Amino acid sequence: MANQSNPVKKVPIHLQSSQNRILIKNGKIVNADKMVDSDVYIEDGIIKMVGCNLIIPGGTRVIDATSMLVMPGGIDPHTHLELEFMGAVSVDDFYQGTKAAIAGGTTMIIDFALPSKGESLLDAYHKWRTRATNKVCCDYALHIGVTSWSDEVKREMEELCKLHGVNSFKMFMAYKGVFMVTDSELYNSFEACKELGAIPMVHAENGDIVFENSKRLLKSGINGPDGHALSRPEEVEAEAVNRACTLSNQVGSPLYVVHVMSKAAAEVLAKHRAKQIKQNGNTKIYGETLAAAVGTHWDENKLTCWHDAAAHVLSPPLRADPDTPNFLLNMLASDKLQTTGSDNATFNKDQKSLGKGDFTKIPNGVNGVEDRMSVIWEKGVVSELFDPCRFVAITSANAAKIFNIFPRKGCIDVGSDADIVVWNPKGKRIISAKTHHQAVDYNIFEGMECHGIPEYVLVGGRVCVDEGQLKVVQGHGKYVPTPTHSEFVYNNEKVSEIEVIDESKEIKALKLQISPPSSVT
Ligand SMILES: C[C@@H](CNC(N)=O)C(=O)O
Ligand SMILES: [Zn+2]
Ligand SMILES: [Zn+2]
Ligand SMILES: [Zn+2]
Repeated sequence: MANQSNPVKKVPIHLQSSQNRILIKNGKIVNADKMVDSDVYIEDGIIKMVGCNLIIPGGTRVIDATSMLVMPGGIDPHTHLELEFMGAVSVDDFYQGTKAAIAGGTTMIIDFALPSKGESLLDAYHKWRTRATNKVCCDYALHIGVTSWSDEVKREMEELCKLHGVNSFKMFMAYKGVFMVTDSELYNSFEACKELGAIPMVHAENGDIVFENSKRLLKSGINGPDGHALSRPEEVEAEAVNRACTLSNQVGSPLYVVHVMSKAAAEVLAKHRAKQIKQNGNTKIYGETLAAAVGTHWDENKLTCWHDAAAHVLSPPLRADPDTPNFLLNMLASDKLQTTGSDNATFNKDQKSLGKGDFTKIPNGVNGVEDRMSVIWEKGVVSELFDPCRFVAITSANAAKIFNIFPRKGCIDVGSDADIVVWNPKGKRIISAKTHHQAVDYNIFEGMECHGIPEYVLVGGRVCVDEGQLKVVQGHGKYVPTPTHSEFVYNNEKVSEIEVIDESKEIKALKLQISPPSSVT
């Protein structure tokens, strides 16, 4: 404790470590809504000033961002680090997965705590928290899986929302016997989400059709990785998207469809969004696609050996239609899809080999957490399908808005976290498993030349990519609670409810003024 004899020694401000005071100068700030030439001053992990000719304290580190873009760090709303699934554990853990994320310009992930059928949601939540704590290099949040239904599940959902900063729950319409739930269970979980102000998310494939198709394919002797996509063609995904949208519309809940992988599914989702907009002037249905779906497709000519093909197995599958990537990119450009994730669930060759002779046993999942930003920049901005502002919206801001952490995250503005990527549009790199920072021994974007690379990445104000050099700190990341009742998602509903209540109050007040109570009939 300080006292007269030994007053608290404050390090003079100009001698304090400059690590926590940074000025990013001469860059172009890109937010989802606009771009502006301006400087950014950061102190203690928070953006303190945005503007030109800023007066800053001595000892501030200056990063020259001339001819570079200063953007919100990517938010990957869909990862599976250290996931036990189909007899294997995904090899990118919370350390290496977040290290790779930062290397690619992503500064926050939202992972999925998936209870096995009948397991407590709270136990799953605590298990994931334990795995992530002290390992993550960047901030993270959690979606929780609902893999069965009961009053206890509903009670746990409420506790997770009210006490543990969860606002999103994923229900699976596929993986029969593992994660899959029935339509009534979907209906009940959507209703619970609506009551809690939470976001229901779905894996949309018809799991019964997949199950029966797989049996038939295996019986006919088709057991290689190509059988995976044959068991779940586009209409099997589109049917489930239609069913999920109908259920959410009936319940009156929001809906977030994860990993939309096909033209057919994207069209169905867009149709339901348009119908809600026509009816209510707005929609609460959101669609996500993946870096994998816009960066590549199921190309028999390239998938020459069993391993190459098995490495591309995820669900819903990559589609054989070569127009799929561009179609989905245009859906992103026109706001028919809102976010992009990686769905990073990585399994090495020996793990994928669990499915040799039976494609239903190939652990599902691909990489993407490191390369998502570059792939979407290359396929969307460099190919001029959308501008840098839209890039920020679909890689960061929209996910922050939907999961209610905007503008703390997903924004370059005073008061926002200093999760920032200084993007060099002239930079170039070739994606390869030989050079990536992920643990997995395969990269589905192998050989892709990407224009646009992260020159600097600040994570909570700490420079973790410095002139292209990776300098992450294990345990630097924190758990970010995601509050319920996201304005972006629920505000229309709330506004209309408030209007109705206020209106009735106003009308009553007016009536009382006009005619004193005795004559009110
Ligand atoms: C469980 C996880 C596995 N990854 C995948 N999409 O194949 C998912 O379905 O999202
Ligand atoms: Zn899924
Ligand atoms: Zn091979
Ligand atoms: Zn997933």
